[in-house]
Amino acid sequence: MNLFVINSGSSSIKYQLFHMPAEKVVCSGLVERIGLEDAVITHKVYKDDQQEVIPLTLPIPDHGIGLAEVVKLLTDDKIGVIQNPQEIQVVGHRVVHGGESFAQTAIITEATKAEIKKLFPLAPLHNPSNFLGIEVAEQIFPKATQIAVFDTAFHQTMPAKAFRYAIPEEFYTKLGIRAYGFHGTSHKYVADRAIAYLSKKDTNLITIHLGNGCSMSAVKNGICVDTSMGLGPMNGLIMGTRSGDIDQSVIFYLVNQLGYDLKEVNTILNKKSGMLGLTGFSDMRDITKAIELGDMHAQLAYDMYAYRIKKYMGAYAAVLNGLDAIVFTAGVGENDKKIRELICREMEYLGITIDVARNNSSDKDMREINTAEARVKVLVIPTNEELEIARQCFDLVSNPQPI
Ligand SMILES: Nc1ncnc2c1ncn2[C@@H]1O[C@H](COP(=O)(O)OP(=O)(O)O)[C@@H](O)[C@H]1O
Ligand SMILES: CC(=O)OP(=O)(O)O
Ligand SMILES: [Mg+2]
Repeated sequence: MNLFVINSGSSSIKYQLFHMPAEKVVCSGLVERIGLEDAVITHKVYKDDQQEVIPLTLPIPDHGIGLAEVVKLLTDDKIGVIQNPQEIQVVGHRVVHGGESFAQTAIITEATKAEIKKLFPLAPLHNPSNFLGIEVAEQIFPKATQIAVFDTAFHQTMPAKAFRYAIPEEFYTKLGIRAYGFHGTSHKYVADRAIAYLSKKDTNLITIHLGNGCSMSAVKNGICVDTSMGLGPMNGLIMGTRSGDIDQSVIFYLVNQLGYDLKEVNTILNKKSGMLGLTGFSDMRDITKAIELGDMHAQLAYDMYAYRIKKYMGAYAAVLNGLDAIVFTAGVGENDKKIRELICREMEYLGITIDVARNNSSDKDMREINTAEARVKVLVIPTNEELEIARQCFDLVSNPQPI
C-alpha cells in the first residue's frame, strides 16, 4: 500500500511516502522557513539503499503553495516516484487540534472536516494549514482514503485535575474550555521508543518537544498525565514566535490601558512573541549565531528558554513522583547541544547529569547523553511524527472501526 503522510507545522511541511506494512520510505521531504523569502524544499528519494537529495530554494509564502510544489516533485518526469496520483491509496494528515471529539485517529468525512474547522480559533497557526492540506490532497488524490491523526489525541488520558482550569464550571461543561495539549504524536512516538529502550515495566518519563512550537509531557507507563500546552498551542514553554506562559494581566493591560484590540493581542502573542519577540529571530540557528556575535538580547532569550523548561522539569518530576528518563526531541531538541546542556545544568538533585562528549556527538540516531553514573537517563530521540501517523493510519484501514 502507498501511504502518503503530510505533516504541516507552523513553519514547515514535512512529508513521507511509505510502502506499508513494510514501513519502507520511498521519498521524504521538508519544506522549511515557510513565509520567509528563502524557504527551502529538501526532497529525498530512496532507491536501493541509495539516497538522492534534491534541494530547492524558492520563496514559499504559504502552506498551499508549499504543498503544490511537493506534488510537482512526487510526479516529476525525471525524479518522480509515482506517475499518477491515483497510485496513492491512503493520505495521512497531521491535524493539530481535535478537541474532545477525537481521542483516536479518524477517517476524514465532511463531518470530520466541519469539526476541524470549528477548532480554527483554538489553533490559528495550525488547523487552517492542516485543513488546507486536506482539501488540496482531496483534489490531488481523489481516490485515496484521507485520515486525520490528531496532536491532541495522546493527551486525552490526562486526569481532570491536570486538564481543567480553575474557572467557572460551565466554561468546561458547556463550552469545552480545558487544556488539550499538542504534539501528541511526537510525544507518543518518542515515549514508546524510550520505554522500549529502557526495557523497564514502570516508567516515569518527561518528553521535551522543542521545534518551532515547544511542549513537554509527563508520561507514566506510556500514558500522558500532564502536558504544558493548553486550550490552544500557546501555553507553557517559550517558542519560536509564541510567548508560552504569561500572566493574564498582560492581556488586560494591553487592551484596557494601552488600547490594543484583541485581534492585535492574539497576533502579538502567537506570531510576534517568543524568541522572535525577544531577539528578532524565530529560528534557533539564527539565535545561536547572534549569541556567538555577542548579542546580549539573544543570550537572555536563550537563558529564558532553558529556564522555563527547567521549571517544568521540576514540576513534572514531582507529578510523576520519580524520573527514569527525560527525552529531547524535534528540531531544537535534537540538534542544539548547547540548549540541552544549559537546561540540564545544575540538575544533580533530580539525578540529571550530562556527559559533554556524548552530548556533543553529531550522531543522528537515538542516543543516551547522560553520564554513566547518572540516576536519570537523558535521551535524544529523533521524532518521526510521519512514521507514527503512517502506523496509525495503516492500523485504522486494516482494522476499520464500526461507526
Ligand atoms: N542545527 C540546529 N540547531 C539549532 N536549532 C535547529 C537546528 N536545526 C533546526 N533547528 C530548529 O528547529 C526548528 C524547527 O523544528 P521543527 O521540529 O522542524 O519545527 P516545526 O515542526 O514546529 O515547524 C527551527 O525553528 C530551528 O530553530
Ligand atoms: C502544535 C504546534 O505547536 O506544532 P508545531 O510545533 O509543528 O508548530
Ligand atoms: Mg513540528
